[in-house]
Amino acid sequence: MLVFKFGGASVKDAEGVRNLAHIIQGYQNNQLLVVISAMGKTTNSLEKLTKAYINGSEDIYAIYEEVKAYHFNIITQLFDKNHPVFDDIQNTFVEIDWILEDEPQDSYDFIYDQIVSVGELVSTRIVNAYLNYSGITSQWVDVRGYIHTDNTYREGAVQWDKTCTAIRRDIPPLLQKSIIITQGFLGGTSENFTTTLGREGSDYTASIFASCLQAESVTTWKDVPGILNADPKLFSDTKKFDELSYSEAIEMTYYGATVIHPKTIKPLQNAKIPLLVKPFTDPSASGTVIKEDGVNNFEKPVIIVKQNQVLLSVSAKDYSFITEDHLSDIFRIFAKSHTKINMMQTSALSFTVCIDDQAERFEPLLTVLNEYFRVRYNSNLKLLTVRHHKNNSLQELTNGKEVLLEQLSRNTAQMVVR
Ligand SMILES: Nc1ncnc2c1ncn2[C@@H]1O[C@H](COP(=O)(O)OP(=O)(O)O)[C@@H](O)[C@H]1O
Ligand SMILES: N[C@@H](CC(=O)OP(=O)(O)O)C(=O)O
Repeated sequence: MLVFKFGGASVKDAEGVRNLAHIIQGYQNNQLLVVISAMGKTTNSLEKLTKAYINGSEDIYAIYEEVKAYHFNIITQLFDKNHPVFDDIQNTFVEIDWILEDEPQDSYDFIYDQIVSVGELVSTRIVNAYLNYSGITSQWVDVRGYIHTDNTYREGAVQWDKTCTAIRRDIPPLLQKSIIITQGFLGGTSENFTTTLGREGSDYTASIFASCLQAESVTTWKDVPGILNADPKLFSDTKKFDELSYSEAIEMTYYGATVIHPKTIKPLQNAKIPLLVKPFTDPSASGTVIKEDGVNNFEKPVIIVKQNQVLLSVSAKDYSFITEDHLSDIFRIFAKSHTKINMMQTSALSFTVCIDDQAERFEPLLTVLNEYFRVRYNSNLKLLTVRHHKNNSLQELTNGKEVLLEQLSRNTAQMVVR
């Protein structure tokens, strides 16, 4: 069996949904499980809606109506006006209506997952209805009954045994009947609350299903020809990798190459399942194949840019040396606030880290750190990571930029720049 994943860019409009159906039509003779993300930038809009609701902002309903109008505009272009999908989508959005009717009571992360998850619930209902409407039999499966997580909202940790048992029990017989359409990015807790797996987590969903079902391969359909040595939105002269090893792909995604979610590769590597990254605009193109014996051809260095970074320095209040005791306290504080450290460095008097600037995580973190330490920080920075750097590649990249922190190892260079 095959697992496909279509991200937001591939289903951002009616044309995208038609194209998805066209791609799937070519694979109708396979057992196929299809994981789909929210349409276009819906997750960003629902994140905005969550913040507006928590802060009691005036624009709550303007944001919400825009999200709904975007989806209704797409279905109007795809279906005749009496099709039941219109009611179906209206009913799915009701989950948000119910939340907005009351004052926010629960934690930000919990509310976030209940609101943001509607993006994937709606997109999969639309795609499933469209496939059947165009003569391709498919069934909609609620992923929350299969991907079981703990209750770490916004970063649900997958409970692998429970998840694989449920998937192996129910999915193979369903696949005998028709194609399955399910949601990326979502999970469910034992109390039946919705969780999410971390931004851009739909690739990971595809990898979980594939590894539990020992799929032949996973194909993730993107708006790029495959994995390139750098993000083509930031660099003009990029080169596609025909193949990559699992290890190199894990390194790239760990450092922040957003083309694949970082948790995706490991389960596939363990189960020896190849990951294909292919362009949805040219389905017959070869794309990039990630596999155990993938040959890494580093004609050009791999460049990864993480935007919107904060460089934060922590020192003892009495200006004493930074000791292992301090470090263990600092790490505990970071872990508790679910803040991932992208780069770190210690000196005699301070410990410096580079982290993502996420207001809802950063502000509580700062409050706790300030209680015990002296803290200084700079924001609006970029973290550049270069793998397999050559002669002048680092100099060319940092030309005209101020380098605030730098680390160099044999294969990897990292620089925080302004
Ligand atoms: N090394 C890279 N190779 C290809 N694309 C990259 C790379 N690094 C970042 N990207 C970006 O990843 C995007 C595709 O990933 P993403 O937007 O998450 O896809 P989707 O949400 O459709 O699954 C591309 O449009 C590109 O801008
Ligand atoms: N919709 C979620 C999950 C996801 O993976 O999306 P995409 O496949 O479009 O990156 C997000 O934007 O984070």
